[in-house]
Amino acid sequence: MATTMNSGATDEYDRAKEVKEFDESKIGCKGLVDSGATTIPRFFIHPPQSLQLTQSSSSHLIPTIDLSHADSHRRSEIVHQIREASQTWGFFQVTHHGIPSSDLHDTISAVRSFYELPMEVKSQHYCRGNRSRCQLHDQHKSLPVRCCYMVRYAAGKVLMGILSEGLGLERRRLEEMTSVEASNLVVQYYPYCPQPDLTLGLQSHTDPVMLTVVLQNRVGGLQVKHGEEWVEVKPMHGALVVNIGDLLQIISNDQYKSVHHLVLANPSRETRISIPVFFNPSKRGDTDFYGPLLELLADEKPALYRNFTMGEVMGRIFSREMGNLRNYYRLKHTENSNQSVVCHMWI
Ligand SMILES: O=C(O)CCC(=O)C(=O)O
Ligand SMILES: [Fe+2]
Repeated sequence: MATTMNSGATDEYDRAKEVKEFDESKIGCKGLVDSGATTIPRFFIHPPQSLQLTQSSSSHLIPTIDLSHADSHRRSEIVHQIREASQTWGFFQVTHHGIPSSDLHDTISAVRSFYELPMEVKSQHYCRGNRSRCQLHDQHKSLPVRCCYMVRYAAGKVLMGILSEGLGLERRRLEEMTSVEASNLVVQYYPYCPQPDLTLGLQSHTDPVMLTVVLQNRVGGLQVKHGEEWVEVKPMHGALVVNIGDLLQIISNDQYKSVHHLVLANPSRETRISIPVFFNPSKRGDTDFYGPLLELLADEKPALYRNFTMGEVMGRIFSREMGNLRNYYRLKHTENSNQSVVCHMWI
């Protein structure tokens, strides 16, 4: 459990004790709100410097890409649009991806129903997850299988094919590196926060994976770093949000960008729900090395990262010795890769 925030002169209370009491109550942030809390426990409060940077005033929108006819006459146009978006934004939304809106809607409803079960039932699933967020584990038994299947198989496969071609590679090159079995689906429930200006739903981070596909409901809060600005990802009915992860930035030798993003604490009485699916490389043996693809290298384009195995990466992620994956494996370090402050998230 990471609870290392606020070390310093102002931290004059027993933070570890308060966190422990909160965890032992197993009620989570939603339970606090349901009990009528109008302030948040102080260990959720983030240092002002990490909050003031996050207010989006940008009028930019992340690209939206229509995937219809991706297997026929619109393919090259779509490959071009996704390549552009992956190079400049690292984030985009896709529409007409083939998953019916009713399935997306049913999936969001199933997550809501699960989180709204009586406290006695939910508390059996409570745990503190990574990045200091409360999590409920149920192995997604409550989610509609059909939607999970479609996001993981259909959307993942289509997007990997297009992203491969965007790099000038054969269609199946990236898809063959990942497998559906190695993908990981998470459900996230961001309840109303009574003091949203003091905390975050999810701290700024990049995803240490190949690719992330997110289904979100209509309550916004996701923001993406674009240059010096934070840009809001406006929820769009029926769309999926896609973002490039650190591993794909590395494999593409920096052609595609894995960018920082965060989720604001939810100021709305309506809960924000998001369901990210993280796609990862499937081969995890000691001799399965990952790094910039040889096909993408040339004398004038040398490898920017060293090779590694997934075993090594997973070990470093779990031991928290690596702040940011893509900075850690970059051959020439330019920025400090360690995030020293880990705060509690209102989720
Ligand atoms: O909740 C969201 O919309 C994004 C979640 C996210 O960035 C993550 O889980 O890595
Ligand atoms: Fe993320």
